[in-house]
Amino acid sequence: MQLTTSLPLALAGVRWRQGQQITNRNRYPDELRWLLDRGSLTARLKRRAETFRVIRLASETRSIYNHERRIFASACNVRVHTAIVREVILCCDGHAAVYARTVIPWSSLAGSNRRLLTLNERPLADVLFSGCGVARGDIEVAQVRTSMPGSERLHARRSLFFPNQKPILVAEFFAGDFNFCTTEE
Ligand SMILES: C=C(O[C@@H]1C=C(C(=O)O)C=C[C@H]1O)C(=O)O
Repeated sequence: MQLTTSLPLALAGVRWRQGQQITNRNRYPDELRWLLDRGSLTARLKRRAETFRVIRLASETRSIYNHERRIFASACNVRVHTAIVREVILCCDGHAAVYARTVIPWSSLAGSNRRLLTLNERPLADVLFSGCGVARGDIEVAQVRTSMPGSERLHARRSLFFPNQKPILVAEFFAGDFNFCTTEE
C-alpha cells in the first residue's frame, strides 16, 4: 500500500504542536489568526476571493503517516493504518492558496458519512459546516517543508472532525505566498 502524498509537501516527519500551547503569539500574529480560527476555512477564503475552486488531486485508499496514526490512537483510541486519503488544492482567483489533506478511516464511513466519498470537487466544508455543525477537536500547528530540497516551510494546521461522532483528520497547508494580512473581516 502506498505511503505517499500528491501534495508538494514533505509530510513524513512533521512535528505538530498544540495551537493552544503556543506562548509566543507575537511571532506570527497574522498567521495565527488564520491557523487557530475554528470556523470554516473554505467560507473565509470564499469571502476574500472573487472565484474559489477546489481541485481534487486524490481520493483513494493509502497507508497513512505515523503522526496521523498516532492522533487517531491517542485522541480516539482508533487504530488506523490505511484509510481513504482525500487531497485537494483550494484555489482563490486561480492561485493555489491552501493544500488540504483529509484522512478518513474506513470505520468512519458509516451511514451518511459515505457522502465523503463522493464530494469530488465540492468542498468538504459543505458537509462539516452545514446544518447543525460537526464537533471539532483541538487545532495543532506545524511548519512543513515543501518537497523540494532546501525550500521554504509552509504554515500548517490540523484537527479532527467528528461527523456522526466518527473521526476524520483534516490538515491544511497554506501556500508560501499566502497573504495572511487581511482586511476582509
Ligand atoms: C474543513 C474545511 O474544509 C476544507 C475543504 C477541504 C476539501 O474539500 O477537501 C479540505 C479541507 C478544508 O480546507 C474548511 O473549510 O474549514
